[in-house]
Amino acid sequence: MASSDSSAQGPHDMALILDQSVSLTLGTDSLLIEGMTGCIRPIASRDSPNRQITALVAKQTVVVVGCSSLVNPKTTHAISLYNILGAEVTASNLVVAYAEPTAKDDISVTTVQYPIAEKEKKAVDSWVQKLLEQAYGKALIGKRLKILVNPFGGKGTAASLYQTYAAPVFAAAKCQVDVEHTTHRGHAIDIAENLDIDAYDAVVCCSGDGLPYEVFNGLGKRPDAHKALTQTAITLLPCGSGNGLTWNSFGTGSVSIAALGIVKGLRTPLDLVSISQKDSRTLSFLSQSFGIVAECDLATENIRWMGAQRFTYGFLVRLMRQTIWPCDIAVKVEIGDKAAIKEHYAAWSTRPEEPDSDSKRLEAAALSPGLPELKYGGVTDDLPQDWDTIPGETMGNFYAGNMAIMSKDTNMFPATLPNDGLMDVVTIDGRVSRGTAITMMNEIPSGRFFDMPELILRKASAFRLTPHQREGYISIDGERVPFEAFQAEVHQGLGTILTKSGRLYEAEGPR
Ligand SMILES: Nc1ncnc2c1ncn2[C@@H]1O[C@H](COP(=O)(O)OP(=O)(O)OP(=O)(O)O)[C@@H](O)[C@H]1O
Repeated sequence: MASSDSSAQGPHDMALILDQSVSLTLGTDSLLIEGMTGCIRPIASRDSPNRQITALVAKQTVVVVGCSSLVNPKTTHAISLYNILGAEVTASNLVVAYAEPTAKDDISVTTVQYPIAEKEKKAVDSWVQKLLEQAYGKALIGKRLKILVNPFGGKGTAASLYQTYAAPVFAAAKCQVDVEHTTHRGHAIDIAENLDIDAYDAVVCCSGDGLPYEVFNGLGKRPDAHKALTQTAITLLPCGSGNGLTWNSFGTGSVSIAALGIVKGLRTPLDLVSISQKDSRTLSFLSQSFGIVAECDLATENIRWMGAQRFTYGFLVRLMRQTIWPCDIAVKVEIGDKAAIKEHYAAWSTRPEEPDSDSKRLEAAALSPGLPELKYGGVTDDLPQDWDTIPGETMGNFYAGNMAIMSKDTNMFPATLPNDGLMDVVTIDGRVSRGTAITMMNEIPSGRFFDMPELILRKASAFRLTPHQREGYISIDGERVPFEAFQAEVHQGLGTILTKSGRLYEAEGPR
């Protein structure tokens, strides 16, 4: 018999007793199953199209409890509520689907089923509602996802990574998916520009950071850009080499764990940066670089097969040449020293959440739906008087970040915050010794590079960079743009992503 007392306070009001032999108790962080465990066998998802079944079988198991011959009585099983994907009462069973960690970097969908009698259904139904409320918290249940797969992203395996590792997670969480493969460069811009934004909660890119860049820019081209960028969350299943968006949002490079992150992801406002050049205005969500990092990003396409290692290799090769990239730089500095930047980070990351902030953002966007005007004009306008001029004759590395992590183990901008209206501008002189440059690179994973005096850091709301040379590389979110003057200006919270915390990146802040 099922019993669940929802009126009483305390831990017991969350307990569901089935057939006097199994109890399922909702704790603060986990679902505790006490009683029987039973046979485990793989199944394919009911909702999945036939062509997906082979892949799903490999990633999905079901635990059937209640078949007495196989029962091993009095066992306890705790499932983290974060890992609960779905729960439902079918014709004769309670079915709970969850993500079971199978390796350090992987989860697979597992289902436990308990036979229930007709008279138990009402109580079980209301317990299922409580389970889902606790398991999802503020996250939207059953998100409607527009999935964009770049068949050529990263090592060219995005389609199979999606089918094998993400599709089963979305199916178990009852997400609605609409999958489309990009067929050419720029295709995601067109898709986003013409997207029915009321039909989807998020656009999921199965790619590297190049596709999200296109989706932000496609939404940015619409007459209702502000509304579209506020309403539609953009997120990434890591199928490229850097995958910065996934690392910052969910702290993983694993497709299955990122899929779980998307299912449980909280809408999070994201600062976007307008990049103006002579004839264009684009939006950047991740980073802008000039100098050694831009070259490592863009001049190493020929060694793409190396995966993430190509950045390190490119860096070392260029370091040996000890090149400088002369330029003029002017910055609208908001916080100019590292100690004050650390204070700003600590204050922002601990401040209480504003109630209803998401609905207020949506209302504001509906009132002024177009892309915000540029506060500081374009790159050919006069420089505002209150911008600081920074010497750039011997520039080695100009690197501005809107997110913390650029790729695995590269928490390059630990003090960035998703929505403080500021970007972190790093400058490093090209004359620093090779030894110092290598130490700096080696100390990125430990975070110690942040305090090295050779790394100059400013929090800024805008900057302008004018290269002196005629040829070279400028990288905006890893994409090459013309080698000419560009101006960057932050729009606070213009974009939307999904994150695990709803307020911070999954990166260790500055020490
Ligand atoms: N079918 C396609 N054929 C060719 N190019 C495509 C296709 N679909 C998308 N692209 C282009 O691939 C580019 C990069 O894709 P993606 O987002 O996977 O990043 P990436 O550069 O491969 O990532 P990483 O650098 O991290 O490996 C984008 O500029 C996009 O326009």
